[in-house]
Amino acid sequence: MCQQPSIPLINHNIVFYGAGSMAEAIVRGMISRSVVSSDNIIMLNRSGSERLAELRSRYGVIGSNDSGQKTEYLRNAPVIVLAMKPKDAAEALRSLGPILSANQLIVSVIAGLSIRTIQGLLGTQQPIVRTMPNTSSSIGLGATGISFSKQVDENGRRLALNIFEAVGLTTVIDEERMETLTGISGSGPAYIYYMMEAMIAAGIRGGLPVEQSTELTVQTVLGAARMVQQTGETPAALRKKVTSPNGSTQAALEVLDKGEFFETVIAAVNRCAERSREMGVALEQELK
Ligand SMILES: NC(=O)C1=CN([C@@H]2O[C@H](COP(=O)(O)OP(=O)(O)OC[C@H]3O[C@@H](n4cnc5c(N)ncnc54)[C@H](O)[C@@H]3O)[C@@H](O)[C@H]2O)C=CC1
Ligand SMILES: O=C(O)[C@@H]1CCC=N1
Repeated sequence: MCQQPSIPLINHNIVFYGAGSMAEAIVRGMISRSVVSSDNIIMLNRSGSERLAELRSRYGVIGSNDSGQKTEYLRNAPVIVLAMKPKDAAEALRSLGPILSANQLIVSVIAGLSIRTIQGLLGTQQPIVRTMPNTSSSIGLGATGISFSKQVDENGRRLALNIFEAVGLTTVIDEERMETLTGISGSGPAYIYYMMEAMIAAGIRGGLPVEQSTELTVQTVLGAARMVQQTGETPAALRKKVTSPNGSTQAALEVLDKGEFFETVIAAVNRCAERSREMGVALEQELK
């Protein structure tokens, strides 16, 4: 794994095909860290002129939903980031394949969609980078898993790594582990937010004003993550240091254990991975 090394400037046009939350998170992260100039970023959406106007004014990027212009941008882009929902991917890839040339690099952030299915739907042996980022990329604290098809050369690898290193931590993994990674870091922010929602609600129910309860919860989560990162101690060791024998923390953890907290989190991660696989299988059916 590597975290934010010295960052080179990316001089290529990057087309984001699908201009939703994940595309915006990556673009925001790249632009705020000045790794790419905003006029090298082209964001294409199926519809939604307002959405594109918003992205243009926020980041100075080029945005288009005109079908003729879209085709031109896609035909000429050295890098195309597939960032639509899985349900929209098959149709988009089928029409993308015929306009691509051999060395255009396809980077997918789409959950469940395998390299094999992407190539099958495109109908080409395109170099493919399959990734699973997360929305924390927008503040440079993303965690992205990356797998390469055998057609990706050293320049393609470097370019894809540059994009995601610019917005956080990257790790190259075997494609078969991508679903497990999705269960941990792709969807993981949502579990942490859910835990935070519950802690904030508990504070409010206990009489704290919403602002105070929120501030305390945020700092607690931030501090706990930083403690693991900076002390090098395991979460289990750090947990033990908070937990006095027969004290208040122990009482709280016993309640979590009664709700099978540990196994429930593992079951949630497993179900996420399984759901990603199901989405992948549904997309694979589109090849038939
Ligand atoms: N939101 C997240 O936390 C993460 C999402 N992902 C993946 O990112 C992808 C996008 O997710 P979100 O950004 O959350 O969805 P979103 O719904 O916010 O954005 C998708 C965008 O794609 C556009 N689109 C659909 N078909 C299109 C087409 N043919 N041409 C151009 N634009 C098209 C839609 O209009 C929409 O604006 C998904 O495949 C998801 O699996 C991956 C990691 C994390
Ligand atoms: O919920 C989803 O399907 C996407 C994939 C990872 C995070 N969001």
